Amino acid sequence: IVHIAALNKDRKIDDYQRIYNKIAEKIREEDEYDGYIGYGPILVRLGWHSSGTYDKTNNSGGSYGGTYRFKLESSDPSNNGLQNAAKFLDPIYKEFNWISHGDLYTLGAVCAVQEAQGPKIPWRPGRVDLPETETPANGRLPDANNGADYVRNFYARLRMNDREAVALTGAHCLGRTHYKNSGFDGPWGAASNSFTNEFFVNLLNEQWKLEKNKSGNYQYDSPKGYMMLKTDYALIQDPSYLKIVKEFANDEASFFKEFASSFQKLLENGIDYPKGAPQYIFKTLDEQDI
Ligand code: HEM
Ligand SMILES: O=C1CCNc2c1cnc1ccccc21
Repeated sequence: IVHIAALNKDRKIDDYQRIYNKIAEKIREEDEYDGYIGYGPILVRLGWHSSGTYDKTNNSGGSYGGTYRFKLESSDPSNNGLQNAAKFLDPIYKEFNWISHGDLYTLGAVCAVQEAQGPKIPWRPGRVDLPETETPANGRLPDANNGADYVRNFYARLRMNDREAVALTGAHCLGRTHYKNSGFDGPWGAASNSFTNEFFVNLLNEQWKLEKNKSGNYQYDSPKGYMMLKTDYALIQDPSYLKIVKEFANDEASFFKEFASSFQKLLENGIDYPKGAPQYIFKTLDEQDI
């Protein structure tokens, strides 16, 4: 399968910066969402889930077609709760309906990371809405009840190596699990809306105890009320992953650098960009004194 980015000559960086600003202002405005965590984390998760269906074996899935907008994909149990992010973006799509859904979902995720004081994520437009028939089947997104071998194989399907896999999972510095969405609960203590290397620091510094929660799922809990999924904890069980976790826990700049490149790669998996395709780095609201 080939997905070629469509170059739109009429749209320049300030068209996309205007959409970025709308999303960023709405995140600021609607700050009470999910116990004052806000919409940032769930916007990051929507951008990731709409890209995480990619399969390198036949270059299928991924963010290009914006197929999350179809029932088959948005009703995937792995996507429970993401409807809140889609609803958040709806009025913005109505105002700027020249943008494709794939571009909107990924732009929303880039905006959320940057407005949470995370690294700048370079972003390229050109995704094209595909018909419902192109929607990938359910089951391509990862299952948290697994260890290191599963994590490595899962990320390999997305063309990600160990360093990219650890960096990407570092986005779990944001937000929290919600019992009704995924059958995991917490962390009550560390849910945050700031993008930092906190996730790696928690992994290394907390005492973790494997517990069976009330839905029968296993998760690691700490005395401070933090939690880790089994797929999170796998990153300190595997020697290769552990080395990278230690690097990122001790050097936030190196985590930021790796996250920026891995996240752009994740959001662009499966898309061929023609020579000269524009790449944008958006200003944060703070940088524009908004
Ligand atoms: C093995 C890989 C992964 C697994 C198994 C996994 C699993 C999960 C689960 C179960 C939740 C809780 C959902 C809920 O209950 O609302 C969650 C939340 C989240 N995930 Fe992941 N995840 C993975 C990788 C990633 C990646 C690569 C990113 C982004 C780069 C990411 C970003 C997030 C964010 C931001 C949240 C918080 C959402 C919120 O607060 O509503 N995750 N993840
Ligand atoms: O240690 C943290 C910080 C707050 N958020 C999460 C942590 C660990 N694992 C997670 C897994 C999914 C969503 C959020 C988190």
